[in-house]
Amino acid sequence: MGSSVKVDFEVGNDGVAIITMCNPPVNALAIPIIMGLKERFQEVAKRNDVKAVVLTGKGGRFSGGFDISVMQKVHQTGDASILPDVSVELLVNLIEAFLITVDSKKPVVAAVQGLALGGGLELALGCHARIAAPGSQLGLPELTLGIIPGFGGTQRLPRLVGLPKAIDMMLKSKPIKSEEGKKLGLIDEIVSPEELLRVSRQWALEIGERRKPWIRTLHRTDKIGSLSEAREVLKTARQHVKKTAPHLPQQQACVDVIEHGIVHGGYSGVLREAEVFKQLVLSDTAKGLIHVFFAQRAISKVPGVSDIGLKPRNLKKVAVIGGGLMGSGIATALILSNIHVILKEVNSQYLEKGIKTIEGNVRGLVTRGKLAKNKADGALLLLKGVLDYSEFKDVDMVIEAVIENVNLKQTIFSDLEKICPPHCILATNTSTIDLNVIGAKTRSEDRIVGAHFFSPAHIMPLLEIVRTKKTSAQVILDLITVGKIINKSPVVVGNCTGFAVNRTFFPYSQGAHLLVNLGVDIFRIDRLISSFGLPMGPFQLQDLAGYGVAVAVSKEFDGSFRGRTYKSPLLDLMIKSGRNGKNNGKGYYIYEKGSKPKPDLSILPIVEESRRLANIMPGGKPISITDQEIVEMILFPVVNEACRVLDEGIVIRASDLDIACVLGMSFPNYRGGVVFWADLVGAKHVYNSLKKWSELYGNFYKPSRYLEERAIQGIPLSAPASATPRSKARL
Ligand SMILES: C[C@H](O)CC(=O)SCCNC(=O)CCNC(=O)[C@H](O)C(C)(C)COP(=O)(O)OP(=O)(O)OC[C@H]1O[C@@H](n2cnc3c(N)ncnc32)[C@H](O)[C@@H]1OP(=O)(O)O
Repeated sequence: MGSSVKVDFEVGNDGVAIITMCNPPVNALAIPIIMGLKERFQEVAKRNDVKAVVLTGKGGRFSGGFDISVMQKVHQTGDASILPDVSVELLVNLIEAFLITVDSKKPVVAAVQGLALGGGLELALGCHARIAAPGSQLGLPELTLGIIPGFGGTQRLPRLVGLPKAIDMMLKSKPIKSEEGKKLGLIDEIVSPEELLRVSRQWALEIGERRKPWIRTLHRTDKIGSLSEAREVLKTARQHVKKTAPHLPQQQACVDVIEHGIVHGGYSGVLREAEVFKQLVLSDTAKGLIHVFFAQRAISKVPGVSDIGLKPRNLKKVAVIGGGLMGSGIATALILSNIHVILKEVNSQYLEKGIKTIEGNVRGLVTRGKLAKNKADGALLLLKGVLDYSEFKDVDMVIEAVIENVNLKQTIFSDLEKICPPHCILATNTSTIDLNVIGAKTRSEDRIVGAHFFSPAHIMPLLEIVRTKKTSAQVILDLITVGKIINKSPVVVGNCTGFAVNRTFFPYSQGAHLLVNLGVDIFRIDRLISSFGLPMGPFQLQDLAGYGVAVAVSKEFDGSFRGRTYKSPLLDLMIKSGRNGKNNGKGYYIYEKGSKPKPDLSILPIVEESRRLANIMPGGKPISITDQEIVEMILFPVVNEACRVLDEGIVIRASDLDIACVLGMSFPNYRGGVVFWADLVGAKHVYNSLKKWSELYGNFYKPSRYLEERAIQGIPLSAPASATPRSKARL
């Protein structure tokens, strides 16, 4: 066991053994910690000088749960035998059942501080009492990882807090504070961090002396209610899961395992739980979600930026230029995180509109119960609207969010260079224009950077930080830091048309249009893409964004990716017939207040006209195609472009692109992101399919060199460039 990963043990004069889990930063239950706990408890059982035990975690945190990297290792090796038996061997036999298996009776009390999550909370649940510091987070978030609690949590939590609350905590994976835990009966006493160990020792001794109850949670039934009551609660939970999480097997499995324990008893429930836990660890859902967990934490590790000893500067005042949809969203995100914002517009009418939008954004959060009114008032006080540059003398960063016009942006940036202080970061929210072109008329290329937000900017979690070859490491680090402060996930990307996400997804709607012109029904495509897990299909998305955006963007992509784009006549025909999507209430769908969008069958003649003009149906007849092929013909071209993004080094690592697609395009997180999903499907299948379609339908499907090489050599698409013979040959 490494020196910092260990289980400490000391016995006080009062006969209480303190067992301390040490594995910074969150005391994850790594295999050596679990082995150490088993050894310590076995030792305690034998020692006559130990009367009672307090279990705690080092550094102000009890435990963040089972070491998730062990499950990742299972995914990489396929070997599930490395999963330790904690539930029965440690919790039931050693901790909870001290009472019956050992001659001397030794109660165990959990002293909880900071957080007890997942397996961490489950350890505490197995103890005979729980004392917690104020504000500690208690939760079972396992379902977010595609698994269920596996150390007895599905059995003990309902027996402590009652069935409805336990189900709610597990299905929502939302932790509660220790104060609420006390009210529910999960926590026995709340004491200050300074008093935590003293009071816990005292509790343990008093349990041993029978002055406090000696409770083995697994054997309790008082909070469960009658079997018929329990079945009613479980039935409601099942219906809810069916509706809200049809793609997530762990949700249904969790309810089933809880029921098993209620019907057959807690111990049988623990055994069933362990069995289902092991099955779920091996599921594709767990593979995807666990990949996303680590990928999300890797994004801010940027070689040459986060590892060279730089310190982020404190950015107190930020100017936003342009109060349109994007600018006002960005300003909203900033003021909500306590950052002073100067909003600049060209005239008072636009300025007023921008400020009203920001106020609407902030007040909307209050109405939806997501923000307290006083916080909203405080945030709005941080906003100042201006019509000139006089306030720009002391700003730390400017984010330009005006229309996509090269000349206008160049003028703005050369003005900013003269007016802003030399340390000021000059960021642009452009989604298409080359950053080198925007900065061409300045000598400040080292502080020019892209801050590409996704709409609505105060809600969407992704921030693409676009760097050029000249952007300084300090500027990138500062923007990563601001991104985190405003609750975004910052992904550092290279400079190219569409950057990482929009570029990767440019073939998404083009592929859908191609299929329509081959005779496939629009609404079938949308339905299948929604069942795959995206929030909506490509046509509903086009309705939502408005057709103007689609036209402008596809022009940009046609110019940059010549030879591999597909231009459909459909969009122009829709526009010509007076349609512009949801905006004007006329799109592929009918939009009525209070009801879901309904397919608008009156577009069918327009679709027919598009097919006639496109003239790509073999023999003039609609192709016959399976549901799976439809999904693949839309998403494999996306994978193909992702391969080019990886090949060109636009992202640092494949998992960054996965996170960017999950957060920016709402690609289903339980599929792990575009590249991870493609590797699960198999590069070979993706390649062979694209090759076949390219022979039938042209270059839009032509496999990229990166995909071809990896498919042929059997190298995963996500493997770093250094893994391929091509890169080795270059070295
Ligand atoms: C059998 C059992 O029932 C199964 C389980 O217990 S599964 C695990 C259940 N627990 C969880 O899901 C909690 C996961 N962790 C978290 O939500 C958050 O890390 C936290 C709330 C504990 C702390 O958040 P925060 O302070 O922002 O730190 P965060 O950056 O997330 O994590 C710090 C480091 O600890 C690691 N870490 C956190 N929890 C971990 C865990 N359970 N296993 C392994 N590593 C973990 C992170 O990967 C990160 O590593 P890095 O510095 O190398 O990137």
